Amino acid sequence: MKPAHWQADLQQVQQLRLFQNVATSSLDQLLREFRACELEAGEVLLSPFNRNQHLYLLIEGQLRVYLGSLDNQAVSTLEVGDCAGEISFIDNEHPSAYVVAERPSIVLRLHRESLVALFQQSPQMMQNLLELLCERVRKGNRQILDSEQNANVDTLTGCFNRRWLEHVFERESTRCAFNDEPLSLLMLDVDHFKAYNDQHGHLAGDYALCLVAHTLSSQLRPKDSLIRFGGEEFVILLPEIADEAARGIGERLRVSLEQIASFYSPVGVLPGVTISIGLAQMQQKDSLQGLIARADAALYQAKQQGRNCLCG
Ligand SMILES: Nc1nc2c(ncn2[C@@H]2O[C@H](COP(=O)(O)OP(=O)(O)OP(=O)(O)O)[C@@H](O)[C@H]2O)c(=O)[nH]1
Repeated sequence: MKPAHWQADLQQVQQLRLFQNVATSSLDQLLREFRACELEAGEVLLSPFNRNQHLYLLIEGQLRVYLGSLDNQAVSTLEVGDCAGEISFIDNEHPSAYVVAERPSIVLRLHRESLVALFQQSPQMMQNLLELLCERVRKGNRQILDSEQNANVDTLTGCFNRRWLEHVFERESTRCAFNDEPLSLLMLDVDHFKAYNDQHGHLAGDYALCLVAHTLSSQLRPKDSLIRFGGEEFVILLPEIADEAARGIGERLRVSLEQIASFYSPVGVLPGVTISIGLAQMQQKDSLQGLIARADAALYQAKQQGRNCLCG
């Protein structure tokens, strides 16, 4: 970080979020304490490994914030007017994130002591800082929620993934057992999918998987879960459904795909696919692994019987 030339400019400082509506007399004193610094693109301004005694205000360029590692995706971008380093500045701990210049940037640097003195004089600045921190907390909470939801969803098909299956099975198997209700599991596998990929291309195969996911999910109740279990394998958890009814549901799903002879996709019109299904009903003290193993054995049988059918 190199010192940069900066002509002290009260108006410019008043436009920074932290100093908005702060009395001119208070800022006048502070103006002499600012040090302007130049950052090259890619230069690390703050790192969790280095203690921080400064607050940085961005007056030119753009900064990116990374959590955990610089190899992760940036969690946020700081624009002109934003500040960096306020968390470590307040709690006097190491910075909680990396802050890196996205392109050549200029920051104003203030030592903590200069600012602490101003805090005593300016409730407005305290309020600005609190608002800024609240915004950061809310943004952080939103990111946690998004990443939690994303962690349960398969990105190609939008179905739940295996992580969610473990979670939902725990909940639904306990609930069904407690209420003396049945619970069934269907294991579905797209037929001859390797040949489909070979013939129409992997991208076409991806669209076929999306078709399967969409066709199946549109026929399920909100309390059912459709999970992409692996490549071209899906699992459906059917709470409060015994095997006879589950057989009916599985059949209906199988036929609905069988009836789609072709569909439109971004790579053109593609042939539909069929599925084979294995069914298992939960038994007392069944584990998820046990239930899946029985549905998988039934699926194997369906494949042996010529595919596009349901066993179990
Ligand atoms: N397009 C695409 N293909 C996938 C995906 N995941 C797995 N596959 C393919 O699915 C195919 C599965 O092939 P196999 O396990 O041999 O089964 P199959 O050809 O469907 O034969 P049967 O199951 O016996 O009917 C493989 O070629 C995988 O590459 C995916 O996300 N997209």
